[in-house]
Amino acid sequence: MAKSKKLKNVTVSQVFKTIIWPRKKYLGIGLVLIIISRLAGLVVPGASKYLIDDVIPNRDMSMLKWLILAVAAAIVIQSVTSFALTQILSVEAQHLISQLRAKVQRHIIQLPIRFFDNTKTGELVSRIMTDVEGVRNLVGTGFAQMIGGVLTSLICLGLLIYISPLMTAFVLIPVAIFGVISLKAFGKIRPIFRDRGVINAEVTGRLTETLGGVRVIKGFNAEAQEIKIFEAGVTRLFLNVKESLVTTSLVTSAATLLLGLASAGIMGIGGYQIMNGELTYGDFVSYTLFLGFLIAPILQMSNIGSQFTEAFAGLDRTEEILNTPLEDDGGHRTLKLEHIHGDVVFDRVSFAYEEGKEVVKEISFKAPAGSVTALVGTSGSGKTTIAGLAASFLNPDCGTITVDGHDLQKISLQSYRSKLGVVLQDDFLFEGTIRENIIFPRPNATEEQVQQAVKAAHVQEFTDRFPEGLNTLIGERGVKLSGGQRQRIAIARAVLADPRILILDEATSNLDTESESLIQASLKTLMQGRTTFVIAHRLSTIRQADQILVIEQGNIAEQGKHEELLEKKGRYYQLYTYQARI
Ligand SMILES: Nc1ncnc2c1ncn2[C@@H]1O[C@H](COP(=O)(O)OP(=O)(O)OP(=O)(O)O)[C@@H](O)[C@H]1O
Repeated sequence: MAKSKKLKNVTVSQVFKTIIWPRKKYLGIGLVLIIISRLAGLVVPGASKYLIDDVIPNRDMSMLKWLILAVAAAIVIQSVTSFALTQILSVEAQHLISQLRAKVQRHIIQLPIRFFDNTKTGELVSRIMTDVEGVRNLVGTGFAQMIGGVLTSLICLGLLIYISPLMTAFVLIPVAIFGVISLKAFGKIRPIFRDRGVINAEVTGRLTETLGGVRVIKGFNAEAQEIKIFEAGVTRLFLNVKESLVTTSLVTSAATLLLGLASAGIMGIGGYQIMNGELTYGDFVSYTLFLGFLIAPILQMSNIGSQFTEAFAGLDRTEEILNTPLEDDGGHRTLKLEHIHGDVVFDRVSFAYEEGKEVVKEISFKAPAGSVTALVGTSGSGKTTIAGLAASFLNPDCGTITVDGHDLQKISLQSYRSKLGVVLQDDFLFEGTIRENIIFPRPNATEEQVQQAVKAAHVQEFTDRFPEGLNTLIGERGVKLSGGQRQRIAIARAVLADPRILILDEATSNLDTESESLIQASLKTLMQGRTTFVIAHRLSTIRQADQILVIEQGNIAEQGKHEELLEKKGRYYQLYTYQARI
């Protein structure tokens, strides 16, 4: 995964085009509400001048009533508009978050298998759920606060210049210094926020693995080590937050200091001008109140600025994921096959995970429709890779794989995979019921089809003993079932999917004779009439195979049927007689 340094910054204009502009309606309404709210906010300081300079000296009771009424009305308007603002903008911000999450998840799930081999699951969870959260600051009330703040500041600035140009000139110096400081500071925090996303994803990723692998951890008494790793992770996170807090609090303190100094100066200048009769008491009071309205949003800016920086940093990371090429990125997979017969041919296919290290080397073989091809060989010889190539999880670097005469790389993944079934060694079961796990490739299957699959895979042999039958909950990853039971559910799932091409990674675990024979029978039914590639560990499967490919360091060392290969007394014979892991 690219580190934050390599990330390209998302630009303001990109954000404007993709996030702000499409929501112009909401933001427009928000803007009108902010203007109303902020104008209403100016009534109190404006009224104070009249109260002090006109109403009180003239003992004008009726004007006093009007003044109070105007102030009360302004306050009501402010509270109503701020309620409406939060309702409109915060809700839209949350809507945007959910849309972005769905977009990122949709993209991630369409990335090639190799991407997942190199990325922690928890890290991806964090990218989908956490990285996009910052955008609420762009659309939500953060945005409103910023626009409102800028607007109020500008109006107040005009009024301040009107009341006293001299005092205002004095105020603008520290405001300008503050502006420069905050711009510099936010440039500094953006990479910190981005690193936070990276650290967060790493810590979450490891935590997910730790919790998922709790049996291994306890089995090896490795709890202390995992605790240490997690502590180190959260400490890194803490230090990152601390670093950004130092910068943001420096900005806030700079604002307090500079603006505080300005206020002291204003007291001096104001006092002097009042004594010289150049300024009324009312002007001075309303000047001070308006100054408050100018300063408050500037102080808020440090908060809003860091919220914006956080949003941009999150978007940088989200954009990186969205720019990762999809499985079918070139748009070459245009061929949609209605029916797949299942003739698969490998023609001088080579593949390397890392450049220069070929794991599959120019292999050629034919797997006619409905035949069973058993892949055998020592560990690491390339069997899983060949199966992955047949499943279109990996693409050949050289050579071609054809299905019914069509180049597999040109066939639409959707049309190919809808005819593909995989039963893997550590077959994945979801938390839920046995039924849900069986029907997930075909959610619209009829009850009859489900029952047929259940029967074919001998699932009912154990579900009949459960009071809830197929509706029994199996716990996360099927932990409440035995290994053999899990395999049979996976087989039932494949039977129901009714694929033309089947990839089977036989489990190596030893099962009791009864379970073993039930699984054998299930597999036999499953493989019937389907082009099957099986990474075979069971002698019975190997014996039944139409062809056996003995894989040695990415080459086909031998090819033939069981008896033929035994007679040959070659590599297969050696593997077979020495009972090496085949
Ligand atoms: N995702 C990957 N990235 C890099 N190298 C890999 C990856 N997966 C497998 N390899 C390497 O490719 C080679 C072939 O692996 P493969 O999994 O195809 O072997 P195998 O015959 O299926 O082994 P086993 O019987 O142990 O499962 C091995 O040397 C392995 O280290």
